[in-house]
This record gives sequence, C-alpha cells and structure tokens, in this order.
Amino acid sequence: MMTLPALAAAITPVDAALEPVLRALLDGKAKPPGSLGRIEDLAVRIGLVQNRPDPRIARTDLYVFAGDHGLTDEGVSAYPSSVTAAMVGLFLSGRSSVSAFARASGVQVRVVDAGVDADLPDHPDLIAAKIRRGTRNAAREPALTPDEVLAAIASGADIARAAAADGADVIALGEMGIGNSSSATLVMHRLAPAPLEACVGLGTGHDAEGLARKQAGITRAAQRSDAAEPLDVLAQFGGCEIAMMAGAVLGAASMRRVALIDGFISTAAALAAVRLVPAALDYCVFAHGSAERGHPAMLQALGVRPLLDLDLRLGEGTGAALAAPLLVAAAHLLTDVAALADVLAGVQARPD
Ligand SMILES: Cc1cc2ncn([C@H]3O[C@H](COP(=O)(O)O)[C@@H](O)[C@H]3O)c2cc1C
Ligand SMILES: O=C(O)c1cccnc1
Repeated sequence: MMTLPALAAAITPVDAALEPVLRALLDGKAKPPGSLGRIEDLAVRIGLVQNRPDPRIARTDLYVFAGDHGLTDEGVSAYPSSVTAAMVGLFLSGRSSVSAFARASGVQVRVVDAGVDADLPDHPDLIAAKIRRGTRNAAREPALTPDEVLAAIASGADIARAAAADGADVIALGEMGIGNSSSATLVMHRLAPAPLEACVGLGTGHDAEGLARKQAGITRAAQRSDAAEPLDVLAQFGGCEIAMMAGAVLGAASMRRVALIDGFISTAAALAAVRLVPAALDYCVFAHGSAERGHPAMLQALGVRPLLDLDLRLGEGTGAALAAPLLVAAAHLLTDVAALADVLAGVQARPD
C-alpha cells in the first residue's frame, strides 16, 4: 500500500510541451483542423496522460465504490440505507443500470465494499475493502477518524494501481451509497468552496418537505465543524466510498492512467483528490454533467468541462460507462487516421 505522501510524490503534472505536438498531429489528419471538436481535446488529454503521440485505450475498468452514511439518521435521503447493499447485489448480478451500460461499452464492472453497513457475501467481482460498517452521523460527530480516511485513500489508490498494473488503461469511478449526495454536498461546500445553498440538490429525489429535511441535516453537520482542509473535510463529512474514490483518482494518476469521473458524488471525490494533489487533475476526464444542482459549480471550481450532457442524475458510474467509448475513439483519432499530406501525396502519385 502507498501512503498519501508517497502517492503525491508519484504524481507529476503532464508534460505541457507535448500538447502542441499532439495538436499539430491532429491538425495534420485527413480532416479540416478542429473539425472533430472536443474529441480532439480528449485525444490531446489522453496523449498527455500516457505521454505519447500514439495513445491506446484497450481496456476500461469501472469500480463502483459502495458505502453507507450515518447522516441518513437525519432523514437526508428519500431511500433507506438498506438500498445500498441491495444495489450491490444487483451490480454483481449484472442487472443494474451501470451493468447494462457497461455491457454496451465493453467495460468491466467490479464493486468495492468501501463501507456498506451489512456483511456482504463473497463474490468474484466484489472487492472487500470495508473501512467500517457505515460512517458515523456527521450531524453529530465526525463521520470518519483521520486514520479511517487515510486507510480509505490508501485502499482506493491500491485498487486503481492494481487495475493499472493488470492492464487497465482507464479507471472509471462510480459509487453507491444512500445519503452520499449529502456527504458530497458538504465536501463541495468546503473544498470548491461554495455557499452551502448552492451545493444542496435533490439527490435521488425529494418533495419540498424532504428537501427541507435534507437541508436541515446538512446544515447541522456544517455547523458542527469548520473543517476546510481536504483530509479534515473527508473525516468530518466524507463517506468511506468518497475517500476511497479520492484515493483511486490518486492511484490512477500515479500510474499515468486516465481517471474517468462520473457524476456529482464522484466529482466530489475527484475534488478532494485534486485539493490533496493538484497535479491529479491532469489525469481526470469528466464523463457527464449531472442534473444534480451543485454539479455545474463544482465542475467550474475544478475548471473542467464534462463530455456528455444527458440529464443523468444517478451515479453508479452510468455516465462513465456511456463516455468510455469516446475515449477509445479519441485515441483512435491519433493512431488510426491518416495524415492529410500523405493522402494528398498518394492522390497526386496515382497514375491517371
Ligand atoms: C435504487 C437506487 C439506485 C441507485 N443508484 C445510484 N443511486 C444514487 O443515489 C444515492 C445518492 O442519493 P441520496 O443522497 O439522495 O441517497 C447514491 O447511492 C447514488 O449512487 C441510487 C439510488 C437508489 C435509490
Ligand atoms: O450525479 C450523481 O452522481 C448523482 C445524482 C443524484 C443522486 N445520485 C448521484
């Protein structure tokens, strides 16, 4: 396992000198310069991450990090915590939304028990990495201890690094955890930072009364601690799965792999990772803009633009699974498309 300082030392910013080289290659392809829009930007990003003009994306592994939240005692979610474990079973049976989308994209899904409040039966696609059975209620006390946060980060990094060592080119992050939109809201509030009102959204869905209850629970937690440093914020308000996803971003970056980020909650984890190690941002690709209220401002705080705009608001990694083929296509643009000069030379050389 790598400690946080060791991870930070292993993450270097991408080589900016390669960007004009990649842009020139793309401009020279058999197409008008810039005509493939943001897929060209994506190709540049992938080339920079892999530090080569001919990047390849042969395999994307998607990890769904699952954990429960003591903050649900405040009534912040429309659903009971027991849904988390039930959904883990569904991911493993291949009948969830992310399973369906991942099949369409040729992406392998595995589930990580980061902190589910249940004993989960063994399964070949389940990684047992439980930090604790659910977090403490952040409205009353710190959700996690500092040691639990560090353990979660190290474990997430380990999972991403092992995937990379095993041949994954992209590590995609999804999550499942009833109540975790509240935890992500508090992480965003302190680390974006942004006013609390701008960070609270509907999560899985709420009527007016439910939203008021969610706001009240989140406000109680925010009033209990003025944490503003990333590790402290993760301890006060974070979830096991959010801290572990932050670690997975750092692990992917330390191995020069793309971390493909899903929606609101995954972005909050990426935000924590970037606040811990700013250079990690160079390795992140943001799959989609979530319909969750705070997501645009969180992306703006990171200075990034997501690939897709499909009004998704689920999590699980559904947006990441949908975006995965775009990364494959973008890499193909650099490796498979002929240079216009070669084509024209070929045309001119051809006998009439
Ligand atoms: C059946 C079901 C499947 C889900 N898959 C993802 N989420 C999403 O909803 C949860 C966050 O919303 P909140 O903070 O409002 O609880 C997370 O588990 C997230 O992944 C789901 C939620 C439900 C109910
Ligand atoms: O965008 C997300 O990740 C999201 C939004 C609402 C509920 N759960 C997840």
